[in-house]
Amino acid sequence: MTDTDVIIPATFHARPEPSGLEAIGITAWFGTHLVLDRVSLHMREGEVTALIGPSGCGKSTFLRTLNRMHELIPAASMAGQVLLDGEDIYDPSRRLTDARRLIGMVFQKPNPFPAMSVYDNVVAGLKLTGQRTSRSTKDDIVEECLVRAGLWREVRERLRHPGGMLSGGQQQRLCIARALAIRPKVLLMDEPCSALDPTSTRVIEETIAELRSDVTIVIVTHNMQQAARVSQHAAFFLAEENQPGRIVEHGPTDIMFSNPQDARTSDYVHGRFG
Ligand SMILES: Nc1ncnc2c1ncn2[C@@H]1O[C@H](COP(=O)(O)OP(=O)(O)OP(=O)(O)O)[C@@H](O)[C@H]1O
Repeated sequence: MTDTDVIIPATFHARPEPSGLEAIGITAWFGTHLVLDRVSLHMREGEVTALIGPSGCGKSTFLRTLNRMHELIPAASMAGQVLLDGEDIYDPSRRLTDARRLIGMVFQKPNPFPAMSVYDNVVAGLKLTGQRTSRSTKDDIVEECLVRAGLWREVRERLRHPGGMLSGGQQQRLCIARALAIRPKVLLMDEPCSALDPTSTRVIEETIAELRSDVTIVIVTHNMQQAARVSQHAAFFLAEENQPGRIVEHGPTDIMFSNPQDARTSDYVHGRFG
């Protein structure tokens, strides 16, 4: 394959409508260890949903069930459904790669390909899907995704520099651009700012706010101020002693922070435990 033979979806220029994601009865195990018990949650299109809760309550596990990454972990198993546009991503007739293409992920630690250029990092995921395209279309994709990730102005003169030479915050926005290049309908973010300084964190939060109109976002965060700033909906997970993780309460973020129904939610969001 030549440099110009990058593969992209046929509909690249038509921005996808954001889609809601609905988890129904998600139960997850590592070996015989039950870590999530019948968790259901509707993550609405056009919104940012924050998953909050103390360490070990199953937030990251839940997130990984949403794009079939949980099944990559040895001895991991799960039950339940995840509906994207009403269709179960676990339906045996659906390909695993479809779920990963439509539901992108950004991890806690920025993980660009360090020796690969900024430009090539953005287009790295495209080969998974779609059709061949010209170099100029590829150029358009790189610019558009870097703009959407809030990184274009900082790297436009350095597109051929290695991704690993960027700052941590820039690397994380490069990973967001790389995820956007394959046109996901949903973006999962697992503590995307936990390795970043406050300024970079703020820039990523602005990026999230910009993106939510056309990508449904689900974010795990330990930072309650961040959950309050970036999300419209929040779900509080808890695993009580020797129990699997469950959602205690979920709802509009402002209500979850100002007037939660459950005392445990109130205690958690006000920093009284966890
Ligand atoms: N790869 C794994 N193998 C075995 N057990 C695991 C694995 N990953 C997570 N667990 C266990 O599953 C449970 C849920 O972990 P998970 O990482 O989903 O929680 P979390 O709420 O995201 O925690 P944190 O906020 O600390 O990241 C924990 O008991 C954890 O020890």
